[in-house]
Amino acid sequence: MPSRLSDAFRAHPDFTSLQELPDSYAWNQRDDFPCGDAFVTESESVSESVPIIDLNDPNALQGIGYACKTWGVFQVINHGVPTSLLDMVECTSRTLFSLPVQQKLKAARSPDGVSGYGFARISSFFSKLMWSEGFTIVGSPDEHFRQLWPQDYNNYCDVIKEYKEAMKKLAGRLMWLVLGSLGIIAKQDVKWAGPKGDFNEATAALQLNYYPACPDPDRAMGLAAHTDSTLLTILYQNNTSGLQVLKDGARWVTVPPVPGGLVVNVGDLMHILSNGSYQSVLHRAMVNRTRHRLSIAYLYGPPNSVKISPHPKLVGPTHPPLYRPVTWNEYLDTKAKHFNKALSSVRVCVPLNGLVDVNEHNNSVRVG
Ligand SMILES: C=C1C[C@]23C[C@@]1(O)CC[C@H]2[C@@]12CCC[C@@](C)(C(=O)O1)[C@H]2[C@@H]3C(=O)O
Ligand SMILES: O=C(O)CCC(=O)C(=O)O
Ligand SMILES: [Fe+2]
Repeated sequence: MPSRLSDAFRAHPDFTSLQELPDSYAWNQRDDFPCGDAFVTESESVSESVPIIDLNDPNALQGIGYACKTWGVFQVINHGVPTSLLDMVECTSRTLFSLPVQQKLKAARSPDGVSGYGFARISSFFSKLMWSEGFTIVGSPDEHFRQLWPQDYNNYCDVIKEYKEAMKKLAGRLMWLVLGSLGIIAKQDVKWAGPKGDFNEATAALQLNYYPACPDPDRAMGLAAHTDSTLLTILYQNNTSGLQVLKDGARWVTVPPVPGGLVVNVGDLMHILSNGSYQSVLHRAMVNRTRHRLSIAYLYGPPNSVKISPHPKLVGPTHPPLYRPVTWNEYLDTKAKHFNKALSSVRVCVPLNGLVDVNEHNNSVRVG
């Protein structure tokens, strides 16, 4: 794996126009689990799909509880984020990734930085390269966008800011639904939700992902299997499928794009907060021979100073706390060091039912 972004681009200045998949992008052990979009049991053929929750449905909370427990992921519709805003953020991302490589590299993420253009951070854990480009926005996009579009960065910044505002509002609403499904309903039970209970001090990063069409999609990997470090991640995907989630530690299930829908992932911090009741979902992105794919992930976490630990309401003599308290930054550092062992490295106790976190089903995700 080239150690720096510019080294990789020197090897393949514009990998998006390659006619053949270079060996450095060919994943030999990609198919660790079968594809379970439709599978056959002893008696029947079964197809299963990630639950779709209508936020206008009075039973949304129950649906979300079921989805978090059995899948660690669901899609939401009627979420209140205007389609026009989703279109604008998609268009901004496409414009960004269409810039010449040399221009994008002006906004490259620095080796110890968090924001900017580059490979997914998890790339360093794999020997093979991923067929994707990313752009991470933490805080204001102004500085990096000025480097990309010196003349007209303002409009692009406005779209990102408006999108982040809309996501923050939706994330706060989803937090109460997920917490409510765990039986945590009172504002005073989550002090860091703030006096209005609107999670105003929550923090977030926006990750724009671009997966160009690929000459050999069956051997390539867009984004390798991982869980997000977040409480929740809200993901917009364009109309090309590619996202897959691991179901029951056994099979990959595709999450097809639903027009106007948004995917919600349970992240590692929610796994901790729920004391292991809700598993963070292992997911990956596959690529396509003829179509490019775009996704925009809103990675949502607690305020910087807040330590997340198993919620007291979910802890008792038969349910000891499984994890020690951690801030998001501490956990991101742990993840940067231990990747898919991060959750087990903050675990203080083995669950009484012996169930492990999703990464432990899957130690094979580390290879290329
Ligand atoms: C807040 C963050 C979560 C993230 C690391 C980051 O600092 C910014 C990028 C995020 C992302 C997006 C792609 C997948 C992921 C595992 C990665 O490599 O970078 C996540 C990180 C995470 O959730 O741990
Ligand atoms: O592109 C996708 O569907 C997945 C992106 C993702 O997992 C991420 O940004 O964390
Ligand atoms: Fe992710």
